[in-house]
Amino acid sequence: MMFERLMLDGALLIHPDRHADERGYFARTYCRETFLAQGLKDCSLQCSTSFNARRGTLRGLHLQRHPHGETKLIRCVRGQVHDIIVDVRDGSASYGRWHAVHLSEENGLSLYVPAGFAHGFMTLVDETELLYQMADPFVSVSAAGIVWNDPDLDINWPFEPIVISAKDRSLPTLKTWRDAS
Ligand SMILES: Cc1cn([C@H]2C[C@H](O)[C@@H](COP(=O)(O)OP(=O)(O)O[C@H]3O[C@@H](C)C(=O)[C@@H](O)[C@H]3O)O2)c(=O)[nH]c1=O
Repeated sequence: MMFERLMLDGALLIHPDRHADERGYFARTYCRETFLAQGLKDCSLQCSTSFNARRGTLRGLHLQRHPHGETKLIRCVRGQVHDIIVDVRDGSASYGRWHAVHLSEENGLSLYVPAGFAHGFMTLVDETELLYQMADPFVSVSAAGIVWNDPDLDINWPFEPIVISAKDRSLPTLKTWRDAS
């Protein structure tokens, strides 16, 4: 595994070592000991899957409020996504800045998202599936979100979403959310 630090402090992209032969490949995708040695959280408390039937499905931007901040490790196991993280940590030098990564079954990359980041993605092909490994439990009352097209964030999405939940459409802007918190 190779850990690549991203421009938003604390977020990482993890490249797997693929041992390839005529059958395909073998690759370790997670190791608790290595994560702890890297100063990361153990992302093995909960695992969840997100299946998306159609290209252009947008989920996000989601996070959990303090004190239930949620650290997660995300990998695309089928299809591909344009994935977005936004730094909304109080006092962070990069507060309000976003970063995009391409996650796909081909590249096998895992994205480590620390607590205090909002996360969302748009599927680029039909039948796309993401695997989540959570370091912290899901706490529904602490679930929060920022609207995908917040003009202040000015996120560069590949195209207009085709499928998005009513809940995600009506999320507040970062400023509105912060002012209300
Ligand atoms: C996230 C989550 C949802 N649920 C339930 C709540 C609800 O009934 C149903 C669907 O929830 P949502 O609509 O919030 O699912 P979704 O929009 O896919 O939520 C996810 O979005 C992406 C962007 C993330 O980063 C994830 O952490 C998570 O917030 O699943 C759980 O039981 N456990 C969980 O961990």
